Amino acid sequence: MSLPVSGSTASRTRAAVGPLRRHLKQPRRRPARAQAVADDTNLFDPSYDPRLPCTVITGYLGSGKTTLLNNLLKNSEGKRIAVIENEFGAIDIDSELITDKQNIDGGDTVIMLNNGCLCCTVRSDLINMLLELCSPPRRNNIDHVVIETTGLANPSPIISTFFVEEMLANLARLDGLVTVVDSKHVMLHLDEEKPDDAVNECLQQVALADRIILNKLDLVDDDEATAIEARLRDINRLATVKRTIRGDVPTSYVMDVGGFEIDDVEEQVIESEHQHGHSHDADDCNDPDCGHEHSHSHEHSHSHEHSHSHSHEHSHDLDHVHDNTITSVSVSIPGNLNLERVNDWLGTLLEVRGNEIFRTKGILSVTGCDNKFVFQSVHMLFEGDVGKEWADGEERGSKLVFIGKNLDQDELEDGLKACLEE
Ligand SMILES: Nc1nc2c(ncn2[C@@H]2O[C@H](COP(=O)(O)OP(=O)(O)OP(=O)(O)O)[C@@H](O)[C@H]2O)c(=O)[nH]1
Repeated sequence: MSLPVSGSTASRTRAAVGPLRRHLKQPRRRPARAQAVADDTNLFDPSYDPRLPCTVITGYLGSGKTTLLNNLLKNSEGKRIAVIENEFGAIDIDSELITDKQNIDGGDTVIMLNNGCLCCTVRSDLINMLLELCSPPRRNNIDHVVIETTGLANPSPIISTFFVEEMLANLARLDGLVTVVDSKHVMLHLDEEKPDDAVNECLQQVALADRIILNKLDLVDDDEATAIEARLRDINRLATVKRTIRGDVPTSYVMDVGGFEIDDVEEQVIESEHQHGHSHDADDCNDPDCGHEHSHSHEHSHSHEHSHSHSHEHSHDLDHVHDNTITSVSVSIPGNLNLERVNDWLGTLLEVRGNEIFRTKGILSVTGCDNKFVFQSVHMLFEGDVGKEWADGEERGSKLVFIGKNLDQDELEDGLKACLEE
């Protein structure tokens, strides 16, 4: 017996998880080529996705986001990139720092949203701006949008915006979240103690990333870089990490990432196991989703004049105790799962713990299904779909990677085991 394939199993899963009414929107497949918009013949390709791809660049204050953005604009490989810059305060310093603004017909290429933070007060401005970019005439002149957040943004509400705002979800797709990390200061920021319910932005930015750029390597030695990388991988096992100086990474590392494509989940889960093995070798806002205060007055030693200045000149003690409340946990078990049980378990888990479970990706082996079942979630939003067929001789089993706060490996493993077919 085999379960119906393509969409229908996913629908059953959704239907079975009744209490969860919000889902990640089913992504359409990625364009076969990055230049699909410019090439009419691709419009007949069933895998062509006309939605405007958007990349969110985040990273703590002074980590090198604008430096990375300048590199991207310089090496855009023919892509017409529109930039949305978010900054606190009315003076658009970052806009001045973007030296390689492109000349795109139809309007400014750098759009400033600086009356608050993207993750809370100006979220509706972001939606309106994206809708404008996604609609003619501006859409005809743009291949990709890059959104640079402030250093204190919590990426969760920004990510959710792409899935819960229906009109936007039909016109734009989140391609990936790229987090720039300042090697010199990241350990301090990761360990910064916050008041009870406040968000440690730096941890959140690392935990939610699809790609991490370990920047400013000129300021640390090899041992420090290795320890930092291991720490980042402990927090986020699903992201890939690239070491660099001055944000010098290939454009392909940042764009066309497919971080939220269900088609890529299997590969990402397998890659996460591989990477994890390696790493062990070596003013308050009213937004309920946004737990951070905006009253910080950070300073760092930029050549430009805004008022951040981190003066952390001491070396990091790499042996000190870390705040390990945000981690990645992988669970895997052989055998087949009962579809109803796994629906109930995952549905309830995400409903109850969705604020703490930031992201999940997994491959499930379901009784009676000849294909793998791929699953991903962002907080309470989730989707599942039928993936590749189990190969002849391949051992059937399920693997899930969770990234979140206060994750208990045993509890998650027991939960998954309880879904096994008897
Ligand atoms: N030594 C060193 N400095 C760097 C590197 N990358 C960027 N910088 C410098 O670090 C400072 C901050 O870089 P930005 O690109 O403005 O960082 P940002 O994340 O956009 O900063 P905010 O928008 O203020 O959060 C600038 O003076 C950069 O020239 C690096 O790899 N090594």
